[in-house]
Amino acid sequence: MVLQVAAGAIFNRQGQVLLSKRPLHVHQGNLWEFPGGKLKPGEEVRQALSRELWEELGIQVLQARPLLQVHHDYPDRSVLLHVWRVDRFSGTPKGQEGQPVVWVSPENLNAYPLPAANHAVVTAVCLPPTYLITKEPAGNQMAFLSSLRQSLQAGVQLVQLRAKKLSPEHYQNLTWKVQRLCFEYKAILLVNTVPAQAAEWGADGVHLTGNHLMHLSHRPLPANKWVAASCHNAAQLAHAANIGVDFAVLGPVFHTSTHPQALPLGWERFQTLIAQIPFPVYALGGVGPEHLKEAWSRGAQGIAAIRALWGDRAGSFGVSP
Ligand SMILES: Nc1nc2c([nH]c(=O)n2[C@@H]2O[C@H](COP(=O)(O)OP(=O)(O)OP(=O)(O)O)[C@@H](O)[C@H]2O)c(=O)[nH]1
Ligand SMILES: [Mg+2]
Repeated sequence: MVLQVAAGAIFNRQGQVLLSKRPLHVHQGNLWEFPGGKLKPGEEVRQALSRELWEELGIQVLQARPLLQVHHDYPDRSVLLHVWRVDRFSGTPKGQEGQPVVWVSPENLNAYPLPAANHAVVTAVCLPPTYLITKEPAGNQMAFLSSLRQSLQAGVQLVQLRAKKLSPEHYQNLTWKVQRLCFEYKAILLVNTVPAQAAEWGADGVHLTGNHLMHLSHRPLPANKWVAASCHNAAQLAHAANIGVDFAVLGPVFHTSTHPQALPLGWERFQTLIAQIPFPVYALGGVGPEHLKEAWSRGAQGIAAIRALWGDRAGSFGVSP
């Protein structure tokens, strides 16, 4: 039997997340956790989340949405964690059973010992809801950088510099400039190139093509660099899980003019494919910020896009978390 658990990644206005400490004598005792607990028979996840956060912390959830589902087999039990992101609540969280609580910046979460199931949750907490894949940087570099700045200004916090036609020298040169811009806006930059080059060029990590992914037998960069991959089917997702990528994009969800030959998955198939995947997945292909709610409800981290997040298009939607 799989234990159904609702847990909250509760954010305050400073962008910190709340952890509480599990008592010593319980399962995974003395470790820090995202507050929550088991679903009661017949209870919906949202209901259980509200009840648990009231019982454990004395807060009322005002705004929450699905973040990630994690299945994990401990030696003594299997759990399915339904983790929701809580962005608004009333009251001041206080351990109602005397358990210590602490507000932590997402990038510092790994300093706290957490149950093994929580590894992917920390990744999901650190990642934003939108992932910009740049247009092919052809021609005017100034115009390219100025569009990218518009995207960042609109709230994009995760960028893949995708350049299929540039020479390595030009690609490296552009990476430096894009890196500087991303740093200014505290955005993560991934480069779609050979992993060693991504690291050498000062990017935050690499984005692997589906083909490249399938030729790797292990994670190509250490844990302090991001490794993401493009997936189109169950085999690629499974391989991505085996080598330990941090996150993936899956698509196309809809028909798209950039890959006209690819058969669209549709939301049903997308949801089925990612149901047991142990890392966050973005929906890609014909989607934009207007599809975020649908994507979240299907279990996605959010949406990845080229055109819909590029330049002034991004601004017209507003893509902040
Ligand atoms: N709440 C919570 N549970 C987690 C996390 N990670 C994780 O593996 N779990 C596991 O999920 C299960 C959650 O159960 P719980 O102990 O919180 O349940 P509960 O609040 O209903 O407690 P109770 O049994 O005392 O009423 C435990 O087996 C726990 O080890 C997490 O981040 N938060
Ligand atoms: Mg609990």
